Amino acid sequence: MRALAARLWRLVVLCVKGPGGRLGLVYFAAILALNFVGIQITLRLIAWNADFYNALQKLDAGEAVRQMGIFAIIIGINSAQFLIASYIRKLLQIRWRHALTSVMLDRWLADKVYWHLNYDDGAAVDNPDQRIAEDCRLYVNLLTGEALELITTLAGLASYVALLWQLSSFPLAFGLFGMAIEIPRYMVWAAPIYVAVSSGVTHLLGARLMRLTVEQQHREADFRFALTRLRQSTEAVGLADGEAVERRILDRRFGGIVANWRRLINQELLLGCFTRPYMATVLRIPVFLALPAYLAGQVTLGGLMQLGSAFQNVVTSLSWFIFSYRDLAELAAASRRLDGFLDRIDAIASRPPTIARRPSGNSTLRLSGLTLDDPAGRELARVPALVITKGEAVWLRGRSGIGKSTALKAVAGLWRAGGGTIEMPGGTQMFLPQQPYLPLADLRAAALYPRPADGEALTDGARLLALVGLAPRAEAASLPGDDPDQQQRSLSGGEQQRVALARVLANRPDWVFMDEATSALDQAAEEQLLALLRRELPHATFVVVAHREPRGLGPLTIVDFDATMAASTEPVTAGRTPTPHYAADAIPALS
Ligand SMILES: Nc1ncnc2c1ncn2[C@@H]1O[C@H](COP(=O)(O)OP(=O)(O)OP(=O)(O)O)[C@@H](O)[C@H]1O
Repeated sequence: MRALAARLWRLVVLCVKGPGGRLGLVYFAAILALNFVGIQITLRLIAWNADFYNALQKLDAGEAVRQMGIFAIIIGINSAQFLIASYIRKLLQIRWRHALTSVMLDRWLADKVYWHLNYDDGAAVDNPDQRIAEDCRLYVNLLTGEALELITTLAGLASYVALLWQLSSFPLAFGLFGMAIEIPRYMVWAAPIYVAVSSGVTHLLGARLMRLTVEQQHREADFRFALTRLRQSTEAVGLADGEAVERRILDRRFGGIVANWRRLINQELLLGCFTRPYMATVLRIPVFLALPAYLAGQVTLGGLMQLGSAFQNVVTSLSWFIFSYRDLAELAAASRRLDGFLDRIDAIASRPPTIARRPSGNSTLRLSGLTLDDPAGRELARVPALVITKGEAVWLRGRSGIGKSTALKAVAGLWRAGGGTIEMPGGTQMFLPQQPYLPLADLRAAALYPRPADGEALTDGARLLALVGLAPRAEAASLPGDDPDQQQRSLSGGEQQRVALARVLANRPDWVFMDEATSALDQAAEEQLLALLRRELPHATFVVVAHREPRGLGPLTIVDFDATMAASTEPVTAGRTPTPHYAADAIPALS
């Protein structure tokens, strides 16, 4: 319970401290104030019961009609109070969800945490997208609902109990084993006993429900993830005729949903067997309980109805726990998942990198004693000691799996486990992976990424696409009604890599790191495009990981990872430098 309270509190603090979250406290206070007005209205309604039914008992038509008018006014005020309060509550939900989502996004994107959560076994989190989109929504909606209800219920309870105390001045007298027993104000005692027994039964029947609800959300997310993955891999699956395997995977995941769902509905049925009759009787019980006093002439019909209404309010306030059990279970589950997500993020942020990465203070990149470990601390690779100076073109080669890509990730600051030192040069850097990322935008904007793409820049994006041989695509992208998703899906692997090369021209980095970034191009196109890059960025440094020699960049320095696994610690400032096959400026521009 204390752990749950700590989790809820941690997340509330994030809601309040997030952008615009403080104003949410004002909304919260305004809703509470309106809810307290609601309590006063309910008390007035209870008093109205006595007046109205007493008028009926006296067959006083004039008074009964007057009471109907009063009833209309009370209900009018009640409705206004309810609607305004629930409107402000929705504004509060928007504000706090925005604040919490914004904080979560900041934490997820800071220090490349999103990358570590995906790649790092020790910190892997299932479905971070669900945490940010779904759990933030659930948490804020349920929290604002339940917290406000709890405070209002407690405040209302005090008022209703005081009223019930005042109204039920008569005792319950009966005989037991020859003894005369009298319970003074028994209606007041009956309410908590009635609710305590009911709450106990609900908790007993509902405890399993909480675990099953958590599990259900987990399985739903897994199923969604499998569907998304299939959608993203349609081509590979289609080519491999993998439908049957995919279907089995989806069936298995959906089967998991159904199996848990069955357990869930059984448990809900069990709980419903109690809560349903409970809800139906809770409104009648007070009248039955007060009947002896009415029949004994101790209360009038109006008094009986007023008493019934007061008792009902005490019982429904006390029964808050029963009615809210499901929502509370969901709130506890969402806060546990969000809290766990934040713990993972904290764990990553607090884990110091074991590879030292610092500025070199000049225009060279220097790797010394660099080793790469996997997340469990096992050594994956040793990287050649290396000094690369500004303007060079360096080819990193070596057998598959030797650690070339991981070395580039270490230089980029993503891979932090291992040893040794990376001294980074000044200037801007750009890293191109084998599979380029295409943002959710039109192709001209994709060609500029991560440069912002507004109206003017889009024209530049189109020009660059044309430069890398994608002129028809650029034209199509500028047509109104063009579907960017469709455009991107229809790009071949080589065309996607051309878009990434256009990005280099758009962002003009001082250092370009390419990891098999032209592997899908034919050799002639590769040469032409690399020569284009060299011509457009004559002072840039190119560090290329590739299995075939990258031609077109001018004289190459070759760094052989295979040789270094034999443990050289001497910096490689110039390996074998083959004569360029083409002078860069002799390469014809692409049409
Ligand atoms: N997240 C990870 N966790 C554990 N091991 C990893 C992880 N990423 C890569 N590795 C391992 O690190 C080693 C080096 O991988 P890397 O991708 O750097 O090789 P590479 O030389 O670029 O290979 P290729 O030429 O095939 O692209 C491989 O054995 C790979 O399995």
